[in-house]
Amino acid sequence: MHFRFRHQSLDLMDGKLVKEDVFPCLSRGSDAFRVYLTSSELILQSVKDEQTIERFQLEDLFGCHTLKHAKKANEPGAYLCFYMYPKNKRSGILSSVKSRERTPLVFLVQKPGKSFKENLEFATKWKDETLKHLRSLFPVWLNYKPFKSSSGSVHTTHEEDTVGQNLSDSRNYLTTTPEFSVAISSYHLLQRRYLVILNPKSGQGKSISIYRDKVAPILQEAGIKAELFITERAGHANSFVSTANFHDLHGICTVGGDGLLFEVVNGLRSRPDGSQIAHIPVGVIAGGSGNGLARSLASYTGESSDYLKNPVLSTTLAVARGRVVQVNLTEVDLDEKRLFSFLSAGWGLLADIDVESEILRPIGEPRFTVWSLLRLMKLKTYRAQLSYIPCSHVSEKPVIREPIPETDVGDISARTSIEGDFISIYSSIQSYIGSDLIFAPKATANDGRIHLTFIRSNAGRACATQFLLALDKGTHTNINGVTYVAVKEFSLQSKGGIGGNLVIDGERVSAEKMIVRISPTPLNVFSM
Ligand SMILES: Nc1ncnc2c1ncn2[C@@H]1O[C@H](COP(=O)(O)OP(=O)(O)OP(=O)(O)O)[C@@H](O)[C@H]1O
Repeated sequence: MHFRFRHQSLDLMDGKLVKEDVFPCLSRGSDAFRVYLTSSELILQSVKDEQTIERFQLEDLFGCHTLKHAKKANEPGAYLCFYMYPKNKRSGILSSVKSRERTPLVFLVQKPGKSFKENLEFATKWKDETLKHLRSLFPVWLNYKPFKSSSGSVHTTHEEDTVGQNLSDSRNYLTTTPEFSVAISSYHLLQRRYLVILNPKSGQGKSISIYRDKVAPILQEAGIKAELFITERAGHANSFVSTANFHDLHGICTVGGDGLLFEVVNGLRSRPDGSQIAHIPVGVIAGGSGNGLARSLASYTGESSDYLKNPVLSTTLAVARGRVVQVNLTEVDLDEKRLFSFLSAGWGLLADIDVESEILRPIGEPRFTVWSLLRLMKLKTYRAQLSYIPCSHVSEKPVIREPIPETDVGDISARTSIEGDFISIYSSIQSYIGSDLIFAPKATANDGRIHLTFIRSNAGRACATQFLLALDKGTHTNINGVTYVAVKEFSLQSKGGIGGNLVIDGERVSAEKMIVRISPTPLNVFSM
């Protein structure tokens, strides 16, 4: 589609022209620009030199505000600010890498003979129109009152949209799976409300200042009303979300690590209305030392380099943008108890390193390396029965390069059971289990697979060492003695209790029998 820009024909891509006007741009030396808002872009064309055109995708816009000049109280002009974070090429030796950079665009709205109030109203119309299109790109449903029609099927209802009518395409968002067939009683377009749960002890104990200085300003610019809950102890987030009122809430974000998110997810799913609120998206702002889910999300969406450069900014932008994606979740049955896991379930070597290295926390990340060396010197094995059901739709055959197991029961195309001694059994449902630990390179966001690895005792120390060394490259599944198989369910049991450390999403649990299976209701998360 082409629209005739002043004296020049330009491709409007697939966008429709929404608004057009001329404003001086303070971010471009106060030069006048013709500004075009389309349904997918913000386009700037210099008035002085019409060949000078800048295009910004609305996808890279994270907020829009109207402002008043703090020092010019009598100025009749209002300011219109667009907060863009486009991907620009980095300068220097990494020039081929594109990364998101804050690029505010500030325009002066000052119509001849108009008062400040009138200019502000004019600017506000621009802001509302911009946010309306931005929100419709990334819709988030509100509320969760189940509504049954007389025929018994579940329907989706809407109050009238307050603005705009062209949202029909997005209306079925998140209602495509039966689990999300919940009624929507209202639909806020412009302002969003998030509950932010913060662990002040996570990472290096700086989450409060991280939130205040780096996260809250971006959320505010994005038009998000954030209500902050600071945890006082382990388990506090879980008990809070188990009973909190989520009316009119667009999302729940955590500022911390995977442990905090684990509490939130399990608190939500354990509620009596858990199935009705399962659609509420959760977001994770990487403030902890373990952020496997955030790292995986970045890898799924091609944002790895931004994440590694600045995890807090990258994850805050994902939460502020509000795009919702679904990721794998597993139900973990531990004897009589059920937990939900979004990351990993493991036992033996890797789990021991994760839990036992806790005493070296003050030395930071190197604690894993130090403890790995200690554990390799004193290699332990644990006896249990492992049983799994491979994914039937997985095209690759499971790779089994280990010595013949002591007892193998069953057909690899159905349930397989192995009883004996193991060095490690570890599974993940995301690609990364830590910032630099790529456990399942082939994993995608909602592939319905549990990526299971195990090492039998007779594979020995050399295999265990190679396994640990290969985890940062994701090549551990190629090592002789390491078995990798994509499964839809697995179980682990040992009479008298599963010895050693059994960990779910990095949290220690205990049981005689553990069954891990893909949940029919995936987890909705904010992601770029
Ligand atoms: N206020 C608090 N005081 C102490 N512990 C807390 C508090 N709030 C949450 N926790 C617990 O702290 C643990 C770790 O939290 P979190 O995942 O946010 O940080 P982390 O730095 O990534 O930690 P880890 O590296 O241990 O995973 C969680 O198990 C959580 O239950």
